[in-house]
Amino acid sequence: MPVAISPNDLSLLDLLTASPPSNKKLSHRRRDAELDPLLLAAAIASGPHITRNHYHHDFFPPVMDPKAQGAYDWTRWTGEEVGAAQGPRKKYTYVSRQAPRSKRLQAIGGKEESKENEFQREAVDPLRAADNLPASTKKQRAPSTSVINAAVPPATRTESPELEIKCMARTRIPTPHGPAFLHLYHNNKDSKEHLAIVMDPAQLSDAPNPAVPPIRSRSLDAIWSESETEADRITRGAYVGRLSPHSQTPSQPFAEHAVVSADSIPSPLIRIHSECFTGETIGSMRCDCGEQLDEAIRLISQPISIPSTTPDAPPTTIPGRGAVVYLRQEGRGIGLLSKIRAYNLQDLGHDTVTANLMLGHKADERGYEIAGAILRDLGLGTECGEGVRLLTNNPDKVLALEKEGLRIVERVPMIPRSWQRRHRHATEGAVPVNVAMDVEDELEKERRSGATLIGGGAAHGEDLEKYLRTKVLRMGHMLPLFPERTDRDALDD
Ligand SMILES: Nc1nc2c(ncn2[C@@H]2O[C@H](COP(=O)(O)OP(=O)(O)OP(=O)(O)O)[C@@H](O)[C@H]2O)c(=O)[nH]1
Repeated sequence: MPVAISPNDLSLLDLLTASPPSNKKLSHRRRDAELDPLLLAAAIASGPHITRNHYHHDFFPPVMDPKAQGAYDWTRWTGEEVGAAQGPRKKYTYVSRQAPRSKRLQAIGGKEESKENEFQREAVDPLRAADNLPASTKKQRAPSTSVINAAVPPATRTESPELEIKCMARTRIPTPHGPAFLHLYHNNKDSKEHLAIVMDPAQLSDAPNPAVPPIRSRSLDAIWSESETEADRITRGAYVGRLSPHSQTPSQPFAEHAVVSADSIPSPLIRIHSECFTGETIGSMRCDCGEQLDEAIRLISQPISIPSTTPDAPPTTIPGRGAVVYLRQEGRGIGLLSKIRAYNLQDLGHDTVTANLMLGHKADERGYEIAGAILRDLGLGTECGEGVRLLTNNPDKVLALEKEGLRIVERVPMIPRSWQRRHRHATEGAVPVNVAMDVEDELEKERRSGATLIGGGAAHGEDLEKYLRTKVLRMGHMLPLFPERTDRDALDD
């Protein structure tokens, strides 16, 4: 009787007659080497022979909160090429995270700095070149702190240096709402470039009104070094008037005695804005940050009417003036990575506050020390200079800025444009015959020219509605809350 040869028998025969492996190590080849995880997953999914060992491959380090102990920090992941030829194994060498001893000694005042070090420090830290910074940019320390410090031996002091900021450059930016002056600041507390967008078009005028003090940066107008030329000053923005091939007048350093009392005009309008990549750059309508930035610039640029002192004379009008301080505190200070994760938690049904807490953050991790220093540098909100009108609904922001010593004379509410429209509809009452067309017309009217979100229309939608309600209900924002959405509002979207 003929013997049937099965495929298994042939495989066995192949195995027994095959030449032995030249390198013994090959018979124990690592099973996770050069495997494409996706290919493997597909093979596992399609075949019935799944053993528990399939689940033990650890293709990726665990995805956890980067702050959790032992967790892989995905912000440092640079990617890898699947299937790329494996070179020799990397040698890991120990690199100390501690600053060199000389630097540590210098920080605790244990040794005098050598001339060479001093030179190097100046080269890397632009703030060092600003020893002639006016006192107004340095925050005054409360006397009680120095008393406590005096009792502590120098070697044990861990106090961080006093905040110093410096305006590195300024330039004119034409915006859909009028001209602005963009100021870029460096500071000695973080490595971020915070900004101030100053609206003060009167500075471009040939005959500015002497009763209206220009909003200018003290640190920018200071003379930075003896060797600085006029061309250097103009290039970094320390000029007056409008810069052109025919007009190049360097500014003078700020003189305290030159402060103009501005009691006769309303205080400048100020907005402290925190960076929001999603809302400002890609037009996310999960929040209204892009719209808020645009609305702030628009409101600040509105001309100001000043009532006349004599009964018969008409009111005079001056150009709008104020500033947006743009702080690089993405995601209320938790950073873009955490904010993106928070959005996923929000899609699971949690609100913006709970999502932050679930990721181990506070609801709001922002600080306003740098904002306070920037405003002081611009001469705004100081005791001897002008007070400010602050554009915000956020009570915490008002308190934090007052703590920084900012003189706030008025809070101006920041009402989302979609809520302004709903309010108009609610108060105007009668519903027009062709509602859809009416809303379209209104949106068209609100749309302004502008290449980006600045100058754009209103943000709206279901996600934004939830976000705004959470701000009012859980973060105490001072906004009148509307009842739940109506059919009429749905048409606005
Ligand atoms: N963590 C987190 N941050 C968000 C979220 N949506 C917007 N942000 C950030 O919130 C900041 C803007 O803060 P807002 O709360 O809108 O404004 P505010 O400054 O507190 O208050 P107002 O002055 O009244 O507008 C920006 O940094 C945004 O990136 C969110 O869902 N989660």
